[in-house]
Amino acid sequence: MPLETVSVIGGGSWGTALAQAAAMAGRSVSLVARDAAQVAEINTHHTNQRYLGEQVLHPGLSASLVASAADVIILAVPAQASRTALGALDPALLAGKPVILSAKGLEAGTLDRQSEILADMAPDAIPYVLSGPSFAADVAAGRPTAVTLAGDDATLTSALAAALAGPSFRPYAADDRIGVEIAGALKNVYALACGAVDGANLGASARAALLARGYAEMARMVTAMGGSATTLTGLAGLGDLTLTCTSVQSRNYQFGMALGRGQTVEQIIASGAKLAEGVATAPVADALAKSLEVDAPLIAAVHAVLSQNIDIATIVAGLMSRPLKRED
Ligand SMILES: NC(=O)c1ccc[n+]([C@@H]2O[C@H](COP(=O)([O-])OP(=O)(O)OC[C@H]3O[C@@H](n4cnc5c(N)ncnc54)[C@H](O)[C@@H]3O)[C@@H](O)[C@H]2O)c1
Ligand SMILES: O=P(O)(O)OC[C@H](O)CO
Repeated sequence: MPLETVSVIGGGSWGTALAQAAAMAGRSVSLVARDAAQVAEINTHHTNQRYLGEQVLHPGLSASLVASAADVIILAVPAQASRTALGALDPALLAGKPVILSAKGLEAGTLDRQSEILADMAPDAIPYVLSGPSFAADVAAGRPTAVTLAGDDATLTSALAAALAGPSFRPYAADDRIGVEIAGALKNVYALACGAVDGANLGASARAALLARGYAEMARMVTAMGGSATTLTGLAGLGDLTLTCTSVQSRNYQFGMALGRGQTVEQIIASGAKLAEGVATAPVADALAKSLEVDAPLIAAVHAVLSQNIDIATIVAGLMSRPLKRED
């Protein structure tokens, strides 16, 4: 299967960064964006100022308003927009092609993972999931980054990983799409919680406890949904959970910090907060946990803060006063 040309759908931070990584790997890359001025800027000045500032983009990367045929499609729009973005593409572009899903979130309403959305919208496409600790600015700047690329066929997944690998971008092939998708979606929920703990000045010990108990909760969710808890020891699990829950660079962590300082969701959004995928994913994860009868008090707590504007001190007091249990 040829893997030379790549079309990246979504001209935001992550789409541009992945397009840059693919171009640095030697692929011929088309970045499909919705804004004509942005497309012109990328093609003329080789920058995408709105999303990546002064970062110079690789000459092997060009932008376009319309997707054309490519060997590999990378979908890099927010999780809640994936269905619409796929629906806007000519189905012939997706049929039989590797489609790499890079959004980290679960769909509101359907509770679907990104792979499930793809299966609905393009059943003939070959699904892959890319996730792991990777800030767009780091990837675009060529700073060392390692990610997980999960697909069903081991040989094809390794070939695709090799096609995207460059000196600073190292995809590890894996096969647990469900585990990788759930980990990527849930780490954003825990990053909101960790940001809130830090915004409320509850201390580094509280944040570490949250990380560890979040990891245990994530393992229960992954297992209940048919993935493997072992996946969580890797980049898409522990790697991304650690990065996102401890870095002010994370938009989810920043959003959580604002919550911890006492701002409401509406105030944070009105102040121009960037995309924080955990906000849309928390209620979906809470609904999934309840329907699967998974004990997920941290997801429920984040959902309660977001949906009822309950203050962090009250939420933490509730978590701390639950009956003591074994650390299983
Ligand atoms: N930014 C990162 O560091 C990073 C890293 C890894 C994964 N991700 C994931 O990538 C996904 C996208 O995030 P981002 O950081 O690029 O967000 P972003 O806000 O920087 O950009 C989103 C882009 O999607 C476009 N878009 C929105 N709806 C669309 C639609 N229906 N059709 C076509 N384009 C549409 C917007 O115009 C925008 O260009 C998220 O799920 C995020 O979790 C981001
Ligand atoms: O800025 P965030 O919180 O969306 O995190 C970006 C990436 O998912 C980190 O791996």
